[in-house]
Amino acid sequence: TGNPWGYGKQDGPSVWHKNYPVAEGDRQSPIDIVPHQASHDPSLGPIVLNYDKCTSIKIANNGHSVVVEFEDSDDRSVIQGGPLGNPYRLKQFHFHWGGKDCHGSEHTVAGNSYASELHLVHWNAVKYKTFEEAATAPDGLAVLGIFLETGDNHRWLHTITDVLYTVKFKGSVTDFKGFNPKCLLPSSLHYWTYLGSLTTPPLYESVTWIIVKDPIIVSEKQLGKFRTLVFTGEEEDQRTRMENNFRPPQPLKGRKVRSSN
Ligand SMILES: NS(=O)(=O)N=C1NCCCN1
Ligand SMILES: [Zn+2]
Repeated sequence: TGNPWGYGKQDGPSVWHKNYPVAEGDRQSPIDIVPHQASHDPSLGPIVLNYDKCTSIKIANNGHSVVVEFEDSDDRSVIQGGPLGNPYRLKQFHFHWGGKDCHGSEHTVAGNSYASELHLVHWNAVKYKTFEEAATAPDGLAVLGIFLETGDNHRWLHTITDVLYTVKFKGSVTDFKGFNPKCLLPSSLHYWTYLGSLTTPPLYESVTWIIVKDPIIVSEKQLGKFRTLVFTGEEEDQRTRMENNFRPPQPLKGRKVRSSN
């Protein structure tokens, strides 16, 4: 039961195209965002998050990242507005990070990487019956991306970092109820938006990306706890630190990046 893909030399982003040819498609993610080349679109309204009745269920190590899954059987936590034509239902969030603070994010800004990137993954439950169906549709998913930069301690991130030891190994899952990810957002939700893809296999070109401009600040100590996770299962003799689980920027292929104000 080896991993079909990973972030190593043999199974990493540079060879994903062999099993997932869409890796070389026209709307792949992440991308490098060049702020001055983004077109400001006054018709882009604010992003609206209704996460108040949100219901996290569990936190898990899926062998690629640490994921917090939500109950998505109704519209209790949705994102809408901005470039979105419908409300999109929160399904899960996860992170990407580096082995050192100088890299780790997936999207870059004018060639600069952040230490980490948080992805809040939502699906269009108005048009599609399941997440899996939505994930294959061009307007099926909306992912809100938040950059993490190292500095002061983040006052709420400890809720997650304090339980990471319980999901150290691939395949481990722990109850994680009542967490509202609104506490992980910066105060300003100004954003860039463009049409792209999942950044992990199967790399489906189904994502409306909404990248928040302002990073949240987390401490080196908090980020370091993500690096105590491992890609491998408890039963495996290999203990490979979970870090550098990010895909590098992909060709823009003529796409336009729009900017809210
Ligand atoms: N990094 S990403 O684009 O969010 N990729 C994902 N792949 C599987 C399902 C959730 N998200
Ligand atoms: Zn992601």
